[in-house]
Amino acid sequence: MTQHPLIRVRDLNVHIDGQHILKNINISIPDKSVTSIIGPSGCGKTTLLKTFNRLLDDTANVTVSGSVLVDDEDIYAPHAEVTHIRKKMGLLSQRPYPLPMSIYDNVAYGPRIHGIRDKSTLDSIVEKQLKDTGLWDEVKERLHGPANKLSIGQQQRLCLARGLAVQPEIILGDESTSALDPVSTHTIEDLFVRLKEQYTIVLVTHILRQARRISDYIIFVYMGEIVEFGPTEEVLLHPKEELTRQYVKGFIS
Ligand SMILES: Nc1ncnc2c1ncn2[C@@H]1O[C@H](COP(=O)(O)OP(=O)(O)OP(=O)(O)O)[C@@H](O)[C@H]1O
Repeated sequence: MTQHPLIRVRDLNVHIDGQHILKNINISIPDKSVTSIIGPSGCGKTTLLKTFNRLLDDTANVTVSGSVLVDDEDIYAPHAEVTHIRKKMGLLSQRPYPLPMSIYDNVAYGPRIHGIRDKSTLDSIVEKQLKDTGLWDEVKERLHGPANKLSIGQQQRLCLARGLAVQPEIILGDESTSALDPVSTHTIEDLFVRLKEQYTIVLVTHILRQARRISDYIIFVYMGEIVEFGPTEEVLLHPKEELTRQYVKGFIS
């Protein structure tokens, strides 16, 4: 059963430096599920992900037309507030970027910015998020030690905990396991599967096995257009479109 769409993209077009990068994108991304964006290198996966939290605002020579509705609010409307939009989303990039401070302060950073000062409230937020990301037992004895001393896999989970601490609705991941070893990759994948009960998760991945393992839905993008969107089994095992079939079989990369 298709779940209620949380992100609805309507007639979205993106031009960068005069090039038509995303073409007439129309899609509804279901709530409380994992949706993976797949497609060949340079097809526009990351650009599409960036339109969901207005990260393209920081790119030069970009024009975006159309609408992206999150919770029925058009995030590209003239009065839309970027800070309010981004508060709804946690972003996990390819490599972890912990802030140059302690493990505790990384997780408490967002809540503090949003005005939480009470120590016991912050303590319980930090503990909850570190437990939710499976880090608590590994770091509880060194919460006030520097975050950059953690392994890369732990740092990535810490970045996820930092994002979750401001209670987003959506988690965006851009090839967020590409810098990780296989064990850390599995840990993050398991986390996504567990977290989808509470969050809507949209991931860019070029690893089809990963997309198959953890996604409920797949978006296949080719040269800036959505070729196919549907439940994972349908798109990967019984694609409707010849282009998808060729990509899944590895004939296009
Ligand atoms: N800031 C930018 N300036 C100029 N061109 C850009 C910029 N960002 C993206 N592009 C172009 O937009 C197209 C899509 O890029 P994008 O990063 O979205 O693709 P992708 O599918 O995520 O690729 P990959 O899998 O290789 O990361 C590419 O042709 C890229 O060169």
